[in-house]
Amino acid sequence: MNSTCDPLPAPALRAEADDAVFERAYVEGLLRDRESLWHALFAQSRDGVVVLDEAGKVYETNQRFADLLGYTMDEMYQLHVWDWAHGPSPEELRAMIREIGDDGHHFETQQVRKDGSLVDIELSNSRTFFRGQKLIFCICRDITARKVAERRIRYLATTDTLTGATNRGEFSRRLAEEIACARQHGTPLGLVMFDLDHFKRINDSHGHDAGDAVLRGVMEVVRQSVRVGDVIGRWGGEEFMLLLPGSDLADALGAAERLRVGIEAQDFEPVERVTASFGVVVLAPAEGFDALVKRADVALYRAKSAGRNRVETVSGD
Ligand SMILES: Nc1nc2c(ncn2[C@@H]2O[C@H](COP(=O)(O)OP(=O)(O)OP(=O)(O)O)[C@@H](O)[C@H]2O)c(=O)[nH]1
Repeated sequence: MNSTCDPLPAPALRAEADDAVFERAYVEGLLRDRESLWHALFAQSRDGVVVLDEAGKVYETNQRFADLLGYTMDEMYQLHVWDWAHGPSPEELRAMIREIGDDGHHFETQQVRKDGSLVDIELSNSRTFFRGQKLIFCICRDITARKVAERRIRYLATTDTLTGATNRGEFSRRLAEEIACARQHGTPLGLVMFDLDHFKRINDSHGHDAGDAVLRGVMEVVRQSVRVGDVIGRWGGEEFMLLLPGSDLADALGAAERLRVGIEAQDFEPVERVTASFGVVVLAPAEGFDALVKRADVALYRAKSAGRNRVETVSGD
């Protein structure tokens, strides 16, 4: 028997209460499912994900990001963004965090692993607000393989594969750039064009492979004698260029003479003797790319005509 103090709900009311309980359980189940779905997405993402608080400290992260940087998950929660960001100072990073707006940021960068090595990263940042707190959501994609491929493509597009010298297209681009720079700053610019002597005889006597080895060996000699900032280019078969930013005529003539002596002194076994002839010029006022190259070519021709294995110049006045 029911007491009057504890009445059973009327059947209609009881059904309504059951519906409400069922509905709440259903909604809670859905929310739990959603939470697990988002959690799975976060945890299993192929990209590193890290959420920062306003102070730049790790608020949340996933295993992938910890693996990317070489930390354990426990260690990750002790870190700030400046423990892995490569380049900006903690102050700059704090300023970046303050400035991140609705659009976020997307850029390529590098991050420092626990062992100090660098990893190439494509980074997407966005701002969010959670329980009244500003959070920065960062998705970090490891782009090491892409960067290696890009560097390889750039190398192949700009380098002569036999000698490792800059190829003609890239050398021309650099020459045009340095001419503009010399004009703008009023600095000297030296250019040396050189060509191996009687190279056809070397090929004919020792074969094409021996000729190739000589070209590579000459490039070694050149590499050892140039300064950082000088550019070595392969202009044609056995014809090379040396771009000397900041060098006046005396410097450029000196560089060419050192090279001439270095090549002559080098042992290119089985080839008995290798020499080269050099045309040296310095950019004249109002002179353009074509006129400068032409003058270097004329100077080189003069060296060949005068007996080879020598350095000549042609004045730009
Ligand atoms: N082994 C090799 N030979 C090359 C390459 N490119 C061009 N040559 C050869 O270089 C030779 C150049 O010959 P020439 O232009 O007659 O010049 P040279 O014999 O050096 O004579 P001078 O320049 O007048 O001293 C040719 O036999 C080309 O086949 C290369 O990549 N490898």
